[in-house]
Amino acid sequence: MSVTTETQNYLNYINGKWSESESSEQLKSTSPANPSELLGHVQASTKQDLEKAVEAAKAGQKKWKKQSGAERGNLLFKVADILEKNLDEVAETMTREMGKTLPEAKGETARGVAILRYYAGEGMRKDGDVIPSTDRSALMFSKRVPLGVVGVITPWNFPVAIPLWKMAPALIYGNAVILKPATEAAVTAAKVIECFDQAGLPEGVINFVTGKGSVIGQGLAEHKDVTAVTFTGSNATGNHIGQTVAARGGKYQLEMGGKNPLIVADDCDLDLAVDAAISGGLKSTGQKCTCSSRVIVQEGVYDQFKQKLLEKVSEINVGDGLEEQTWMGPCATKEQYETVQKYIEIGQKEGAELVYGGRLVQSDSKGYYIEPAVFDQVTSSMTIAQEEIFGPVLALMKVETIEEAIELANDVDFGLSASIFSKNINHILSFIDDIEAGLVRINSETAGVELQAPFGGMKASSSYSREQGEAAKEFFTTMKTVFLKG
Ligand SMILES: NC(=O)C1=CN([C@@H]2O[C@H](COP(=O)(O)OP(=O)(O)OC[C@H]3O[C@@H](n4cnc5c(N)ncnc54)[C@H](OP(=O)(O)O)[C@@H]3O)[C@@H](O)[C@H]2O)C=CC1
Ligand SMILES: CCCCCC(=O)O
Repeated sequence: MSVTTETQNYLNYINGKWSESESSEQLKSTSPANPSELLGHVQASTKQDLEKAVEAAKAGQKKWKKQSGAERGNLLFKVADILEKNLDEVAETMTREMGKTLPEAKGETARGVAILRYYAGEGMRKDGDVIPSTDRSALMFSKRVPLGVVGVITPWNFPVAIPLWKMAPALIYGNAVILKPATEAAVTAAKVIECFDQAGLPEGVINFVTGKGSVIGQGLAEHKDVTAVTFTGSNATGNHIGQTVAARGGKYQLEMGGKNPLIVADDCDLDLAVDAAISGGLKSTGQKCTCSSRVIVQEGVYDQFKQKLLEKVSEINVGDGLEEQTWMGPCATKEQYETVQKYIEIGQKEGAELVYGGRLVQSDSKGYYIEPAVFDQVTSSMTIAQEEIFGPVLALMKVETIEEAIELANDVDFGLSASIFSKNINHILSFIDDIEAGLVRINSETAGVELQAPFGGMKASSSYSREQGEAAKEFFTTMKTVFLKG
C-alpha cells in the first residue's frame, strides 16, 4: 500500500477483483485543506456495476456462511494486522482527504484495528441458547443466522471507524457486504478495502462500489437482494433510505444527526467542563454526530464559565491537519464550509450574540478554514439551538435549575448523546433517568464512543437499533428456533 498525492484512479472491488466502472467515468476527491490538491479519482459507478456486486455478494455469502465463526474471525484478525501495519499511511490519506488532524486520524485508524479484533473474537462466542421444551424427549434451541447481503452506506466524518464498525460485525456473523462510502472520503475507504483484499477474504464476501449516493446508495436501498442496509449520515438521506428499504420489506438501521447538550451545574469543576465543551464540541471541527453543540449553564456560574471558555477557545490553532501545531482542521467539504457560515449568519440574525470567532481563516491554499464560533444569549427556539450544524459552533444557554436544564436539553428533535458536569448525586440520577439520549455521559464530554458498548440514539437521531459491541448482533443476524426430536 502506498499513499501518494499523485493522481490515482481508485477502482471498485467486486468479486475479489479491482475493476473500473462500466461508465468509464470518475469522481474526484480533493483536499479540504488545499482544494487544488487532487487525492485521486474514484469510480462514478452505475447500477450495472452495483448489479455485478450484488450477484458476487450473493454467491460469496453462500460459501461464507458455511465457514465457522472461528474461520471467519481468523481472516478478520489478518485484516486488523494489515490495517495496523499500514496505519500511518491510511491515517495520512484520511487527513488529506477530509481534513481531520493527523493525531485524530491515527487514533481513528487504531480504533478500526481494535474493532476488527473485537469482532474477530465474536466468531468464537455462542450464537444461541438451549431452551427446555415441554416435550422431554425433544431438544429445543435458538440459533442466530446471517441475513445474506448487507449494504453499508457511510459518511465522510469517520471514514475508517464507521465502515468497519458496520462491516466487521456483518462479516463475522456470516453476511456478505457491499460498501458505498461517502464520495468525499472514498479514497480512504479504498485503502481500508485494500487491507481486506490483502487478507484474502473469499471472492464476493466484501465488495466496494463508489459513486453518487443518489445512484449507488439509492441502488442498495432499492435492491431486493440486499437484505439489509446500514446507514450513517444526515437525517434527510437516512429517512429517505429507511422508507425505501421498508417499502420493499428489507431491514434497515439508521444513525443520523445530533444536537447534543452539555449541562454545566453550579457545583461542578468548571475547568473540566470547559475542557469538555471544547474537546467534545470542537474536535474534528465539530463534525461528529456526538459533538456538543448546546452548552446549558446554571446561572450562578454562567459568567465564570463563559470567561474561561472564551480564554481557551481563543488559543485554538486552526490549520492543515497534517501540521503538528494544528488543533482544528478545515471543514471536510465545501458544502459543509458554506453550511457553517450560513448558520453563523442565521444565529446573528435571530438575535444570538456572537461572542467569539466564526470568521473565515484565509490561507494561500484557500482551505475551508473557519474559526470556532461561540454564541451567547441563545434561546431554545433559535435555529442554531434546534438544527444540526455539524461544525465548530457552540451555543451557550442559561438556566436557573437542573430540572430546567434537563427540560431544555430534551427540547430538540434529536436524542443522540448528552453530558452533565455535576458532583451532586441527585442531579446525576435525575439526568440519567430523564435525559432523552442514547449516550448518557456524566462528568465527561458528549463524544467518545467505546467500540464494545451499544451505540445509537433516540428520537430523530436513530432508527432505534444499536450498533457496536454485542448489540450489533441484533441487526446483522436473524434467529431460528429449532425443535429437534430423535
Ligand atoms: N450522524 C453522523 O454521523 C453524520 C451526520 N452527517 C450529517 O449529514 C450532512 C451531510 O453530510 P453527508 O456525508 O453529505 O451526509 P449524507 O447523508 O448526504 O451522505 C451520507 C452517505 O449517504 C450517501 N447518500 C447520499 N444521498 C443518498 C441517497 N439518495 N440514497 C442513498 N445514499 C445516499 C452519501 O453518498 P455521497 O457522499 O456519495 O453523496 C454518503 O455515502 C452533514 O452536514 C451532517 O449534518 C454527516 C456525516 C455523519
Ligand atoms: C458517527 C458518530 C461517531 C462518534 C464518535 C465518537 O463520539 O467517538
